[in-house]
Amino acid sequence: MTGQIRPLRSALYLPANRASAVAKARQADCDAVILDLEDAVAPEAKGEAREAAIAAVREGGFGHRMLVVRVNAIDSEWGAKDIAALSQCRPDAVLVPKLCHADEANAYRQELGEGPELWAMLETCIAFTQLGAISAKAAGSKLTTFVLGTNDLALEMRAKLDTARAPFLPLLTQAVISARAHGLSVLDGVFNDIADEGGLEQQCRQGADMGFDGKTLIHPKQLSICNAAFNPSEQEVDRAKAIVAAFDLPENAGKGVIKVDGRMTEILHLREAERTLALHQATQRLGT
Ligand SMILES: CC(C)(COP(=O)(O)OP(=O)(O)OC[C@H]1O[C@@H](n2cnc3c(N)ncnc32)[C@H](O)[C@@H]1OP(=O)(O)O)[C@@H](O)C(=O)NCCC(=O)NCCSC(=O)C[C@H](O)C(=O)O
Ligand SMILES: [Mg+2]
Repeated sequence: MTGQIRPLRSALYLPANRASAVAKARQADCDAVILDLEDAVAPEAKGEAREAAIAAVREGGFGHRMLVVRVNAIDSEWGAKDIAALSQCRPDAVLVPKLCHADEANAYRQELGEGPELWAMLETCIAFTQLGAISAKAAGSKLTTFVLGTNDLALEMRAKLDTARAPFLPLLTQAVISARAHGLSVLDGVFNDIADEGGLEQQCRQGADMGFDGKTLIHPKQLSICNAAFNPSEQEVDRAKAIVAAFDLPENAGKGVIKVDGRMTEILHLREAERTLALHQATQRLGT
């Protein structure tokens, strides 16, 4: 059995300076909370949001949820102050926006020092032309997680961002492949229409089927649909248990390939089944 898995099915963004949202996030059914200092915060409120983020991180109370702060870009008017301020508190990760080149991740790491994980938004066209180098150099800057920024990407590409996301599918796949090749986690972009539960479910399932670890979200109402889509289904859990049990049978000892419920099943399927069961156990413990 593989080791314990830390689920990252749902990462909830909120403007760091919205106190009622910060309070709700402490109890929300999400695996990560992202306190935003970037696009959800108006220029005149950047200082107030930075102070609120530091206070929220210091106060804690987010339980098992990973606590992430999204800073402004290092070359913006606010980025250096955001990063310096984070030395006063200890978020689990810092999410950097609009990463374009591999060397930028190192620049952020140098400013941050050791400590928080580095997460990076993939949301510029340049980033997708540089993705091989960015992910290959991720270990050097302790970059652990990619987060898709489909709104910014749509803006730069001049593409239509609808529920089915046809123009984005090659990029989403490229992001998943690059992440997996270098052992990174990868989170899908947000779904903007808070009232459209059917559309959200469709897009969460699409992301889960493509291999994303989870999705970023913008409202607590979106959490249960998202968690359900990224949880292994009952059928997947039953199949995983059957595969593990079949390989445990004495007559299958040492075999590389067997038949389970009529299907060819190899050691690679056993590894996949073990991962499914580990994720299932972890989400069962969380109860979400
Ligand atoms: C989109 C919102 C501005 C909607 O806000 P509002 O109209 O006030 O929503 P509600 O009336 O339904 O709120 C009810 C209560 O729920 C709390 N709430 C709302 N949203 C959140 C949240 N995200 N996290 C926690 N709690 C939340 C409210 O505080 C209300 O509580 P109360 O006042 O006690 O009743 C709003 O939902 C929002 O701001 N969402 C997050 C927006 C955000 O962070 N955007 C930036 C990230 S998305 C992005 O940039 C993606 C990427 O970069 C890209 O390029 O794609
Ligand atoms: Mg963005």
